[in-house]
Amino acid sequence: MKDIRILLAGNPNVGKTTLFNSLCGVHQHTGNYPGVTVEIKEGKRQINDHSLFVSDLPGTYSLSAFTPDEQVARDALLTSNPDAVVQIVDATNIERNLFLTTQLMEIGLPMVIALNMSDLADEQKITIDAECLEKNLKIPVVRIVARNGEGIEKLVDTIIRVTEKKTPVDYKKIEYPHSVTTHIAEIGNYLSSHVSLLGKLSPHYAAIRLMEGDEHLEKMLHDQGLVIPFIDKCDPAERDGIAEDILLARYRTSEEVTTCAVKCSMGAVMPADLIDQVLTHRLFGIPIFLSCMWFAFQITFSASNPFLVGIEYLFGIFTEMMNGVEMDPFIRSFLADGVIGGVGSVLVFVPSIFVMFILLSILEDTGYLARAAFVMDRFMHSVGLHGKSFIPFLIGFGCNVPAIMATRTLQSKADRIITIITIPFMSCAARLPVYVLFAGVFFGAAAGNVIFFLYVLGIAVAIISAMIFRRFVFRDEPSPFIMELPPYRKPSGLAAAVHMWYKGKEYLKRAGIVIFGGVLVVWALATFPVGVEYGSVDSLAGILGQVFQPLFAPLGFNWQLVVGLIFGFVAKEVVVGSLGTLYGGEEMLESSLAADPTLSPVIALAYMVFVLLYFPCVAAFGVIRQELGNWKWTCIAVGWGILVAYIVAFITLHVGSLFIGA
Ligand SMILES: Nc1nc2c(ncn2[C@@H]2O[C@H](COP(=O)(O)OP(=O)(O)OP(=O)(O)O)[C@@H](O)[C@H]2O)c(=O)[nH]1
Ligand SMILES: [Mg+2]
Repeated sequence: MKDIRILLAGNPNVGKTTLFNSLCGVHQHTGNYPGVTVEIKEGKRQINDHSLFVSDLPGTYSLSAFTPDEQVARDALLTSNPDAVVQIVDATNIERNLFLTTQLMEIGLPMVIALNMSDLADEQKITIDAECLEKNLKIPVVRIVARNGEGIEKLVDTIIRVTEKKTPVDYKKIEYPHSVTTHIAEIGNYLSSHVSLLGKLSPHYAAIRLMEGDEHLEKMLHDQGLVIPFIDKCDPAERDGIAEDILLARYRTSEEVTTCAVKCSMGAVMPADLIDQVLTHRLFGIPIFLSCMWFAFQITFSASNPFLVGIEYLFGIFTEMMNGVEMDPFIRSFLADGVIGGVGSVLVFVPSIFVMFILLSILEDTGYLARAAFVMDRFMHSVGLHGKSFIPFLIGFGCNVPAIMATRTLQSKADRIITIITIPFMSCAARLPVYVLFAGVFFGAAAGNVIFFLYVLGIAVAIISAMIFRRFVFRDEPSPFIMELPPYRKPSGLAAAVHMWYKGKEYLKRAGIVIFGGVLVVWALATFPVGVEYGSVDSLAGILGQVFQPLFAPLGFNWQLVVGLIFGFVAKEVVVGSLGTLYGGEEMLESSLAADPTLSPVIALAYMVFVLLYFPCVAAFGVIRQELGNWKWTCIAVGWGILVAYIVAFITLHVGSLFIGA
């Protein structure tokens, strides 16, 4: 049995994670835009007597690493000493991808190139002579289509073969100008007597990195008291010139190799440019995007309706069956109010969440998302946000947790902090049940519009918050927007379905554990002390709600709503779950809410607004703390959310009552 550790490296959006999923039989998130993966994911595949340990890295254009996610990739490549590096190369864009190859080759690790997206290259009539590529670079090249698994077996065989080779690697040399080569040799020689300080880097490669301007390595060597020949003597202008020479040599190499290996027949002009002109139009871009989102929410609300009715029907049957069975009233109350009432009221919204995930996944896979980011950039800049923040925001509609992590693609610290503080205003899928319930009960046919309004409100609050923070805290300008527009790709129905299923399953798992636990606690609080009427003001839940209710009296919330908010800190799904428990069961929930004299459409609206803005959930809180790295900003982020929620809900109540009556 032999263990083999490999790293999957490559430019962003070339299909690394798709290959990873197919190699390891897992389902990590993929999407057609750069920066989907921001931290290393580990997986394993067993092949006969080999265990292949695979790490999927964030995408990177070079090893110079400007953003936190690129740094993660660079550090893994330079310090983790894997048995092989597999570079995934996008066959439709070889020259740019080979630039990274010229850097990876010099690290000196065994390498394999996986020529991915070969199906698209064929479609675009790009013919690649893999043999010529292989001969030229002296690196094995395997043609694959990660999305359907084509060529993966051959790739695995090749990986095993290169790791078993005993001879040192001997790749194509990059032809630097003579002056550069002499300095590299001089520095390399000097560093050979200090190899212990270089970690896993060879002296020759360390010399190249220093010449390219690796400040991190330079500082580390200086900290050890080393005086580096040439580097320490030359002036910044000269160093910039050398770094540029190295860059040019790399570009020349990638161009040369591409010219020899790639034949493009001039196929029909892709309509992509034309489509882009419309979708990213100065005037129409934003309305097109908003209409897309509006349709998405209408579909989410209406498409899930038949399922909703079905699930409600099933729960109705359960309740009836239970009514026919003799049992202890205590257990009956537990099953009827706690389990069916609480968990059931959350489960009925699962279809909406499934539909929402499938729409988001289709948007991600077509490449439209990156266009939307581009369209929004000018606007985002004007309000003090970075165009790239837009993608974390959109991911936030699914779940805030990965969205907060996705801010790692932002280069500037200020941009990251502002984005992290504002992401929780993006309404995640777990908040949807609250809207579907309240909008359905209090706004009837206008429910879809109310939900759309809430999502837009979340975005508006995020924008205003960003403006405030940019104006008063971080005065610098957001850094400029650089993001590659991915090509349009046909979304794979299967991939979208798989994505939906896994996301939905995660939600169900949470429903099973967190929500069930939360609902159980609410049921107990509503039942005890023994002898009180279930869910009445005398129960523990009633007492708890009443203690905090005065705080929310200006917002018009009754004590049941307040209990929902308290439990909503754990997870938003628990809000509806606990209301279901308190209002006497899932079947009763809607009619009880409608009949409750302490509630009205405008209070319901204020409540939805509060739920949208106040606090994401404990899981998101944990990630905010992790990504911001300190308590001060974490507390500011959370405190800001609660303050804003209170103010906006208050305004909603008072302004709303002018329009829709109190
Ligand atoms: N047609 C086609 N599409 C592919 C193939 N491999 C991946 N894709 C699609 O390309 C997009 C990007 O795939 P990912 O696996 O997320 O790319 P990545 O390299 O991990 O991207 P980052 O994590 O952002 O660096 C997704 O929409 C995939 O469905 C392929 O072989 N053929
Ligand atoms: Mg990825």
